[in-house]
Amino acid sequence: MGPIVLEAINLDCVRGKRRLFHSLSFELEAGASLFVRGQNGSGKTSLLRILAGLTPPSAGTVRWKGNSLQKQTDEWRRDLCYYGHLLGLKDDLTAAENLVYATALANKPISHAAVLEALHQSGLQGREHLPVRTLSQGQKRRASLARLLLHRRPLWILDEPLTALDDEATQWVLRMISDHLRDGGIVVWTSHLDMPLSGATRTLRINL
Ligand SMILES: Nc1ncnc2c1ncn2[C@@H]1O[C@H](COP(=O)(O)OP(=O)(O)OP(=O)(O)O)[C@@H](O)[C@H]1O
Repeated sequence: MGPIVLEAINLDCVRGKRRLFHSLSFELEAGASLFVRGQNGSGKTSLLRILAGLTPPSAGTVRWKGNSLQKQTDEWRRDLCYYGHLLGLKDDLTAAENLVYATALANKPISHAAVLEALHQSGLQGREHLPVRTLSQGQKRRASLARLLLHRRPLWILDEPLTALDDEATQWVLRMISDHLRDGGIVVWTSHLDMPLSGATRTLRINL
């Protein structure tokens, strides 16, 4: 496997009768982030899903560490943390149980202490053992985003991670992203807010 690099090569995306983007190419190396902006319906989620290997592009290729995604499903799953509109939480489990479950599913059992520390950092101390259905929207998002601290995967693809977050949680997520980039990770993300990222070595912006 080659060095950590995500490449998009001549990506086309057609949805229904609309072409959302055409011949989109970029390369992100360790420490780089891509911030995707665009109006509602412009194709941000479509692009992120293509980059995450969840939807095939209409044309073009995505490569991770030099190989196309189709050729490396196991390594790809170990390296990617995708955060989409569905938060991936089980409502009847507590926030702590959800994180234990998520990390166990990812074949990476983690200590209870690490789970509690991640929830503490997310600002959910005192609410770790409540069923997720009793949490507010922003608290649910905090619980879901705490996974990023536990999975420790190099590539983060985050679709609107700041939605429903207050200022404190927004700063927490921006810090996590900056720390991740400083540690040599790669982040592709979207937001309706235009957020500066202090830790990024390079930030590409695509306006779809
Ligand atoms: N499976 C699909 N079949 C047909 N059209 C689709 C499909 N998925 C998305 N679209 C259309 O593609 C366009 C782009 O959708 P997408 O979700 O990528 O936009 P977005 O930029 O993420 O929007 P938002 O800011 O509202 O989240 C929309 O017009 C949507 O209706």
